[in-house]
Amino acid sequence: MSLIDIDALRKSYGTNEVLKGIDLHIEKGEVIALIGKSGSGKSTLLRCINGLETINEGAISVAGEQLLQDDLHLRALRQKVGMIFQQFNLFPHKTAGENVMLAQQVVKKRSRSEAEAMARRMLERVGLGAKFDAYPDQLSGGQQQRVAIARALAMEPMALLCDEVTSALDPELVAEVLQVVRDLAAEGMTLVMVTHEMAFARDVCSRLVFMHEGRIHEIGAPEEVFANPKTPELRSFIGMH
Ligand SMILES: Nc1ncnc2c1ncn2[C@@H]1O[C@H](COP(=O)(O)OP(=O)(O)OP(=O)(O)O)[C@@H](O)[C@H]1O
Repeated sequence: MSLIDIDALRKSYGTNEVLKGIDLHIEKGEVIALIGKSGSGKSTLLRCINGLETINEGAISVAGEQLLQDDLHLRALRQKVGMIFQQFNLFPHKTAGENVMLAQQVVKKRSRSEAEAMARRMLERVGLGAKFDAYPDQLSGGQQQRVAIARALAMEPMALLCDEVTSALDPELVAEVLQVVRDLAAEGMTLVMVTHEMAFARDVCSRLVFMHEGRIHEIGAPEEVFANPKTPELRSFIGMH
């Protein structure tokens, strides 16, 4: 059993089969980069792992517990697996601190003081200890994304899924967010990330998963996969980046 077990996963939207039999086993502490062309199914795979999409066939388990589609299971799953999106989705009328506190109070039923203490620790962890009282529009995009990361960490997830977390940022703000992700990886957080940052993927990830037309086309250590692409599809993808 791995931390995340994905077996023979199939997912369709209508007649469009987007995931065509995915097998992937992710160990605790692994950092996985999902790469591939637009439309290859990367985001859909992440969304299936987090229960945001129903699956058509196959199975997904997190920490040995199979993901079922009923509400109770999904709620439990979302507490185990955090997700960070391209858009930060912060509440504009709440401060950074309140944004990090909210789900803890609602979902984890933590008291206000417990949630606040955790929010302060997590904001500190992403380098925003001084921004507890700042509103999102007083923060840069990079800082807002770091608040979103702090919000996910405050739920104490077993794994974090990151869907193109730097794609909405101005180029000069990308590095600060990647640094936070790099620190999390170094601390042993299990990460599954869809990314277009190839240099980052090469540096930080333990395994690279190249998806093509709904299948895992190549998989392996980044240095091997990049140095020795076995298929023309991956050669062409690397050539484009
Ligand atoms: N909610 C949806 N309804 C219908 N089709 C969808 C939906 N979400 C995704 N798709 C289709 O599924 C396919 C895979 O999309 P997905 O977003 O997973 O790809 P991706 O590899 O993440 O691409 P990108 O890099 O552009 O985000 C695409 O053909 C897309 O049009």
